[in-house]
Amino acid sequence: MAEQKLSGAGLRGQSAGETALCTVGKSGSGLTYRGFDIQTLANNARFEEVAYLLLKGKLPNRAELDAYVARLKSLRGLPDALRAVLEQIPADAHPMDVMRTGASMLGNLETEESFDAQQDVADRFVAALPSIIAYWYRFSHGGERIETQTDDDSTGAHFLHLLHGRAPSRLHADAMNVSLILYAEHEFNASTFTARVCASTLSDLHSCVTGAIGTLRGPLHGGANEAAMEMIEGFDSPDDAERGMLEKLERKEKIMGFGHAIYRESDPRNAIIKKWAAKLADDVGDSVLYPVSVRCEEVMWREKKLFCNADFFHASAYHFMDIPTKLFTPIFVMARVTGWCAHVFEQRANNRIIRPSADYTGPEHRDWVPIDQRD
Ligand SMILES: CC(=O)SCCNC(=O)CCNC(=O)[C@H](O)C(C)(C)COP(=O)(O)OP(=O)(O)OC[C@H]1O[C@@H](n2cnc3c(N)ncnc32)[C@H](O)[C@@H]1OP(=O)(O)O
Ligand SMILES: O=C([O-])CC(=O)C(=O)O
Repeated sequence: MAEQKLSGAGLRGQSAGETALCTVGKSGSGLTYRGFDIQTLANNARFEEVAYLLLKGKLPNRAELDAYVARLKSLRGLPDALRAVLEQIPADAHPMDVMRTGASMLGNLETEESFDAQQDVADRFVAALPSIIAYWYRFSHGGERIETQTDDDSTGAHFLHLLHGRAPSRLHADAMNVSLILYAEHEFNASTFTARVCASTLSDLHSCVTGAIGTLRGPLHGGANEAAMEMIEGFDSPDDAERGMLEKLERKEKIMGFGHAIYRESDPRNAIIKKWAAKLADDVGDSVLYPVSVRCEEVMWREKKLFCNADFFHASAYHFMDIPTKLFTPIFVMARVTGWCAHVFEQRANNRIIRPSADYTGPEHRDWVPIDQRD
């Protein structure tokens, strides 16, 4: 058989399949979901509309969206057994581990018995993941057993409501709406590819999502927004940030929140979330964190031609909404679960098990040495 030799560490630049969900670095501002430009979606859509678009294949009309929002609202409650599990997880656990356990436990309680149920399982994930993380957070940090069934009209407002114990301001609800849209989908990124590999074995949707959560957790992927926050809050002025960044570059450290595997000059999500971070900075009267972030962006571009990815200005934006840093990546999960599930549906609809080959670099044939004769 003729061998097709591909190169590129990390499978970079190699097509690993087809998708009708998303383009990255190709047309429009550089990111499209089912043909709609990210800028258009961020300006006009509700996150639930985008979820519908990704999961059900078309934009909903008014009646369909109303019914979908009502359905998601009705799915926000958590079963007793899941709450009991969440109560066992210590306060110092990483919230991404809580998300992973929550997704997996849901799979024990509400197992996907047939692929015919996949839309229901996906809707349940979209509705329940914010409840899972907020329930654990409020119980482990304050001993409160909160009611997760709220009447908020949006997923973002619902999450902020549960987290802070009060309905969010319009500004915060709108910022969260945009954030969830920006994070919803991104073609064959590492976590989505994990979900597709899992789906290709004909596994269940809970397993696909649980694996994807574990992949998103790392600082080279979703975890970068938390790492970026830890870095910027260590600087007390733009000049301090400039000094600190130059030192990090001198030490050849990776700076989280910068660079991208596909985009070469900018991440279209950055300009959008940066504007929201500026609005939120204004709202809280910030005069440090936002200017520090802007200086970091300038230094990285000037010194390395590296640009902010979606994660960098999300850090300050979330901070201004009083969201604890360790909950940043779980918010990414609440959004990306729509993309993950849509990719699983796509994989299932045209499946072949994903099983690439490897270039062997180990020893040639060796003779067996009985155990007593070994060095
Ligand atoms: C929502 C998201 O998941 S977006 C990604 C979030 N991740 C981060 O922000 C982590 C920081 N960034 C990175 O580690 C990388 O840019 C990644 C993982 C996103 C992409 O990795 P790659 O595709 O391997 O990056 P790429 O090939 O463009 O790197 C080119 C060079 O720039 C360097 N570089 C890339 N990003 C950074 C960075 N953030 N800081 C310092 N140097 C960097 C690389 O080390 C590489 O240098 P080398 O050739 O000397 O090894
Ligand atoms: O596409 C990637 O490699 C990472 C990314 O930006 C995302 O998943 O949103």
